[in-house]
Amino acid sequence: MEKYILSIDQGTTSSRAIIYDKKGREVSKSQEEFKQIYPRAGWVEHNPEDIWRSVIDVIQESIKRAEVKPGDIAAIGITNQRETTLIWDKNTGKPVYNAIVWQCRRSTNICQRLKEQGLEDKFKQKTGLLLDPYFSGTKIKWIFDNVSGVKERAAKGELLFGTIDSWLIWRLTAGRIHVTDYTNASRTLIYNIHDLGWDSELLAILDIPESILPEVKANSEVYGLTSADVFFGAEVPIAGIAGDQQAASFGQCCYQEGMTKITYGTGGFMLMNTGERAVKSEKGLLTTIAWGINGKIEYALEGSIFIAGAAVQWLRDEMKIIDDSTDSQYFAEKVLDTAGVYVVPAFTGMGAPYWEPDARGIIVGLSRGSNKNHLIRATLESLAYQSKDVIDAMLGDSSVSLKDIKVDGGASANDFLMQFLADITATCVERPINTETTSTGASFLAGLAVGYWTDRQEIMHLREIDKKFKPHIDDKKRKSLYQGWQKAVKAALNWSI
Ligand SMILES: Nc1ncnc2c1ncn2[C@@H]1O[C@H](COP(=O)(O)OP(=O)(O)O)[C@@H](O)[C@H]1O
Ligand SMILES: O=P(O)(O)OC[C@H](O)CO
Repeated sequence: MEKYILSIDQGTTSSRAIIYDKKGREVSKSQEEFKQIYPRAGWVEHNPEDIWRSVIDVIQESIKRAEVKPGDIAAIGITNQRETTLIWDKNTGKPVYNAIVWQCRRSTNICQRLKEQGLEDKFKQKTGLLLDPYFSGTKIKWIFDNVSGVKERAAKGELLFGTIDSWLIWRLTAGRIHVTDYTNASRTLIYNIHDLGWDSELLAILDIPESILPEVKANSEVYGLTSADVFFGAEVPIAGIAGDQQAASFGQCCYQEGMTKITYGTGGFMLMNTGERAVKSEKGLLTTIAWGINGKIEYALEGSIFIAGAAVQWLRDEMKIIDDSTDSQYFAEKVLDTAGVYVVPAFTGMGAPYWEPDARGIIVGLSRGSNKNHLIRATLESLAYQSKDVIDAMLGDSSVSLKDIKVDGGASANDFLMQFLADITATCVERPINTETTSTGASFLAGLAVGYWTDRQEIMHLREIDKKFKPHIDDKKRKSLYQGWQKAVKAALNWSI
């Protein structure tokens, strides 16, 4: 009987389940959005039960749509929004607080205090990360400091911490398995990416007990079986885990040093494979684990852009000047340029390479003739300009030249944006037919672990290219457009001062 791989992609705004066949083709897909909770300006939470329910729903629906049985699934791969932080009771399985989402800025003051104590370099050295509220460590500390009883219960050994991968595996195995993987661990601010272990010195600084932490595993191996009670009567191996951006890199087959992808979802995340070298960034990028398989760790440089597709959602939901994200291309192409308008969508501060949590969004360069098309075009262009900021930093850090960029994620469907990205970065942009590379990557990791696919060579043949975008504009124009962007960014960064 034919077997399949199930990939669970638990993202920031929705959960997806995709079933793949041996050719790496999608047999069925199900997606469900869940509630975003904004208790205060700059705070973002998810209800962990909403996440769990949405995941179970999409698994069930994808199995139904594929017309397969749960037992026909050879292995499950899990990929997830990274850094989002959750603590739960190991006996009852109940969370002690909502999940604090990666976008949440509530631990800005904790980061500030650590910086004032001169600790930034220590954290950077060991974890490859910066003291920004983005990462899990200071979110855990916030829960310990602010949620009544958590410290005491953790001291008694009653509580567990996990990113969303750990939470899902704990639930799928009916509370038997508490694990995470190298990539998710490498985003917590408490994991030493060189020694490959939870770092006792950093744990002491943040006052986090090691007993709450999951065991860190490789990205492609069998972690355990689903509980039949939970997984619709079947015990299926969970065999791949990776944070969503690393999974996308794996799905894009960025297997060699210098290979680079950008995923344009809610945020935009650029990862460059740096092979077995953990390159320390001097330009505001993160050093992170790309994956660790069969005892070999590969690293990546990452540029994290907090607002990408979310800026297009803002045009739709708040500005109400488009009905659908796809309309943005139509309106952007109605004008020849933005007529000098720039939008910097620093709605939740700015990530790489600036790392300024207090920056705020701005629109500049308005004149009497500025209209909605200019605003829409400038918003789309902002995704490409932010990518150029990150690419320039990456080239400065890595001493490799960039032949092309592989793109994926929702907004990569926008041809106008992809062409502008090629133009402004002077780099060829390559879009695969399958832009769900995050899910695909997780399915590859799981499939490799159980022998569904043999090796990366086999997998590379499954990737098909849809379109290549070549740079067209000349250097002079590129330079002058980018200078305008740099001025606009300066204004956004200075806004809070
Ligand atoms: N044609 C398009 N042009 C521009 N943005 C788009 C387009 N289609 C989708 N998007 C944006 O892509 C995002 C959704 O992409 P997706 O990869 O599903 O994100 P996530 O995994 O973060 O939820 C949304 O923010 C949406 O506004
Ligand atoms: O859920 P996404 O696709 O927006 O990805 C979120 C990232 O993993 C955050 O680091």
